[in-house]
Amino acid sequence: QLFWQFVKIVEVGPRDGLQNEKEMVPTGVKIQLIDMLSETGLSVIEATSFVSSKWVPQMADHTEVLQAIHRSSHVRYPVLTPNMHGFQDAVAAGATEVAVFGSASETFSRKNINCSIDESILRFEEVICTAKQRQIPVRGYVSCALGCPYEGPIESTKVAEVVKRLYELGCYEVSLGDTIGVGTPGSMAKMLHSVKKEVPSSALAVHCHDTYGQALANILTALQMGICTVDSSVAGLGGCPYAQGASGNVSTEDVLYMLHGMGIKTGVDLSKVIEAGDFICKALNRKTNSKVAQARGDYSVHCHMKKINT
Ligand SMILES: CC(C)(COP(=O)([O-])OP(=O)([O-])OC[C@H]1O[C@@H](n2cnc3c(N)ncnc32)[C@H](O)[C@@H]1OP(=O)([O-])[O-])[C@@H](O)C(=O)NCCC(=O)NCCSC(=O)C[C@@](C)(O)CC(=O)[O-]
Repeated sequence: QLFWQFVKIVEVGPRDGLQNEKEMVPTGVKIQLIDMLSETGLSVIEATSFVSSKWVPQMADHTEVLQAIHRSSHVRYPVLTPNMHGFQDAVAAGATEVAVFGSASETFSRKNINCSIDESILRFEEVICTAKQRQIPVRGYVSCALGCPYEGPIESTKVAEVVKRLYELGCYEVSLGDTIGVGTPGSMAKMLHSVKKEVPSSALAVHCHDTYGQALANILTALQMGICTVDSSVAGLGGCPYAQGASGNVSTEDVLYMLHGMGIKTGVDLSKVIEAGDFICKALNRKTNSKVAQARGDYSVHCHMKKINT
């Protein structure tokens, strides 16, 4: 039984998808990718991060990217801000929505943002209070919701506790990150069961990586449990630099294909997302991770060959 007729997609490709790329992606390519995605019907595109360039060099051009994209009035462009430093830089660059990112794992928190969970909450509190005064909406992330690369499985009650803290501080939505893609429908259901006791499902999103090929099954489980916001990345690009083995995010194309096939509306044009995916894969000189884009590509080559041979 599904509860939703419409699911919101949060496109994280330009940020989560590109942050782990070893070679610097030209700023112009990032801008063109976001501009192409802005034409697809997506309503949220995470554009970049205002983090330390020593930690994540790939996001060092955040200001240039944010200022050069052609913003559509139908699209929101949140950016990551781990602390006041990042928040101030983001606002100066013209950000109108930000996201703070915490973790349900102590070790991952230290590796990723160099502080404990409690310290991170204090930093986020300051960001969220200041953002509120400026009427800037803040999204929250909780990483390692289904497992940590350093600590292994994480108690779902711990995930629920951190999600609750972010929600109570004022995050309008909290995204549950399966950072290393180890979750299964079983662990997703167990974790959501705990989290939903603390925070309404309308304020939750799922953020699945496809490392173990479980992402679509996990998303379907979340939909069945009342979640109606899904993070995904064009061409399935992605991975966190501080989570070894975190391969690509679930691809936007594959999520759209599944949702549309189930009669669920997203407002997003799958063909246009495939075009954007094709653009970024060519720019990165790599094959798409999206099964749907691969199948569509094979299908059009097949049709082309048939035309030539008849
Ligand atoms: C959080 C910090 C900055 C702490 O880093 P730190 O070194 O502890 O920071 P600090 O406050 O001690 O300051 C040290 C230096 O950094 C500067 N600094 C301080 N803050 C900033 C800032 N915002 N932007 C730019 N510079 C900054 C600060 O000014 C100072 O400069 P110095 O005096 O040495 O010249 C660092 O650990 C960091 O940048 N981490 C980012 C890690 C990251 O981006 N990870 C990937 C995103 S999370 C993710 O991918 C998971 C997610 C969200 O997708 C969900 C999922 O899949 O689970």
